[in-house]
Amino acid sequence: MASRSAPGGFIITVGGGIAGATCAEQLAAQFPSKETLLITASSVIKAVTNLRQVSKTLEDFEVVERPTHVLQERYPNIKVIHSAVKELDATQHKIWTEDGEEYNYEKLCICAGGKPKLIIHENPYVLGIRDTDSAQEFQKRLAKAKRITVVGNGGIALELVYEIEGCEVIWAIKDKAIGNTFFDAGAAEFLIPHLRAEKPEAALPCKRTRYTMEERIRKGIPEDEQHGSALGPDWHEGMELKGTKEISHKVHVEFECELDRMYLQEEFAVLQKTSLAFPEKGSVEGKEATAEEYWPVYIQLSNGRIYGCDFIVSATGVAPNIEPFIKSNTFDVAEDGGLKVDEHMRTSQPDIFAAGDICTASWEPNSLWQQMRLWTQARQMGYYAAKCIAAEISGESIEMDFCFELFAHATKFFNFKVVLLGKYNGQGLGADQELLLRCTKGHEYVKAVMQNGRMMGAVLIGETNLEETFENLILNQMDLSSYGEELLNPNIDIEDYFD
Ligand SMILES: Cc1cc2nc3c(=O)[nH]c(=O)nc-3n(C[C@H](O)[C@H](O)[C@H](O)COP(=O)(O)OP(=O)(O)OC[C@H]3O[C@@H](n4cnc5c(N)ncnc54)[C@H](O)[C@@H]3O)c2cc1C
Ligand SMILES: NC(=O)C1=CN([C@@H]2O[C@H](COP(=O)(O)OP(=O)(O)OC[C@H]3O[C@@H](n4cnc5c(N)ncnc54)[C@H](OP(=O)(O)O)[C@@H]3O)[C@@H](O)[C@H]2O)C=CC1
Repeated sequence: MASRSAPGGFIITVGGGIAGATCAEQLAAQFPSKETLLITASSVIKAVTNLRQVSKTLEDFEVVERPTHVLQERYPNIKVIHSAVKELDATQHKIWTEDGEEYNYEKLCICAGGKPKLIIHENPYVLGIRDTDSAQEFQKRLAKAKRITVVGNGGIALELVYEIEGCEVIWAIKDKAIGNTFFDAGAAEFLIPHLRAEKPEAALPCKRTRYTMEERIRKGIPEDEQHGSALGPDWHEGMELKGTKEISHKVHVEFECELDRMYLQEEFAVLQKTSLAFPEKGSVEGKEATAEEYWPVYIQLSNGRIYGCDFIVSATGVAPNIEPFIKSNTFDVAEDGGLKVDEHMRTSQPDIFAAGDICTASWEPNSLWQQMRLWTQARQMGYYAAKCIAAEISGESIEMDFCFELFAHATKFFNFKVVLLGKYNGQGLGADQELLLRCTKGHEYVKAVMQNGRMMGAVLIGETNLEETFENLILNQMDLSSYGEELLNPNIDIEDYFD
């Protein structure tokens, strides 16, 4: 085993995803005369480009995957090591990589992201989508499929059920309405007709974060890459998500249920149970499948219904990649499996920081912010962690970054622009919250969450142009009681009113 040490130790970032790359770049800029190491299991590194502050808290940026040399040309003091960290000794301030190297560190920032939290592990019929490889595997399997099951009701499921064509989709969700991680029942009601309608020929232009993988780089990714970085916005663009059938959208939602059992074809054959045919449009339940229908796997839902399918996509959240780091150390780990970090992105171990999907924000957050494992937050945390590391080294104090004042996320679902602000679903606000709603079918859905006359959060679907005004109203906590429902009156130009 080789040992690489620097006097006093290196400044090391682990992970070449958006959190790690942003942290390493920022550290390199803060310490131009010091070599900083970026150790990553992925063959390419994410980079944020064209960052634009759309409003105080909403950001627009593009993410590209770049080969290492581009980062090193830009920041000659960053040395990239392509290997996975396999162990950490927090007492000795040392880490070991899969390629047998040992490194000592002065400060370490762990940005190793997460992996899909699968409902059934290590089963060839259950896929998760996280990185380029898993997305390509999914695409390959879909191309041969007639019917798949999607389990989960968050971001990935919402994107998949809308994008997939040429394949029947059974979508099994625990909730009464679609998209529980982003929407309440009203917003879900607004969106659901678009799930069933034909897709527009061309996607509507929509301002949001973009993601590109340059073709020449994509080709350079080795087949055996095990820990790729998470995909992100528009990952499916340019990727044909099409099954074998000559159909557009065909999605059947099974509400309020979970996956109870999965049977392989041969197991199912001896059970003498019957599966259901794909339910016709508008009907809740399918008829019994015909005797000729055979499927590689069968799923039994907690509502008793059984469907056959080619495979299952488990879009059921993210499990932080903490194993190599906790093996020999006692970190404070949160209930969701993330490394707990305080308001300076410090873990419970000295000189070790964490950012992005791997960490769980464990400070007392501002009343209008919450953590979600999103691209924007990975970038913000990576940037802020680097600032905190620099402040600690130079003995300065640092204030919490403004981006943690208000939760803000801009994305796109079902080809609609979606902006979520603050406590957009009334998270933790208690019973005295009130909702103001404005909805024009097929056009826009506007929801303001109010408490004691103050706006606490908002959901804006469609081209509402209200994001900046609402952001201001939420941030300045102005008493809006006197406006009542007029606040959302479409005939009042609220932007002019409050600007
Ligand atoms: C399909 C999909 C769609 C998404 N869409 C959106 C979206 O539209 N909007 C949005 O805001 N967010 C989206 N997200 C979430 C977003 O992509 C993530 O929150 C974000 O990329 C997390 O960044 P990260 O740097 O923390 O982790 P990752 O991107 O997972 O990066 C982790 C890095 O650590 C490396 N690594 C892992 N283990 C080790 C180890 N032991 N040693 C060394 N290196 C290691 C990996 O190789 C990788 O480079 C999506 C996620 C997925 C999976
Ligand atoms: N446009 C965007 O902003 C997008 C963002 N993403 C992000 O990428 C990450 C991964 O996405 P995704 O996997 O969809 O994760 P999410 O956390 O968004 O959603 C997971 C979903 O799975 C449900 N779930 C969890 N366990 C089970 C189970 N055992 N059985 C049935 N359902 C279950 C959850 O329900 P419950 O909440 O009740 O636990 C939730 O509905 C997330 O951080 C997500 O925010 C992904 C795609 C698009």
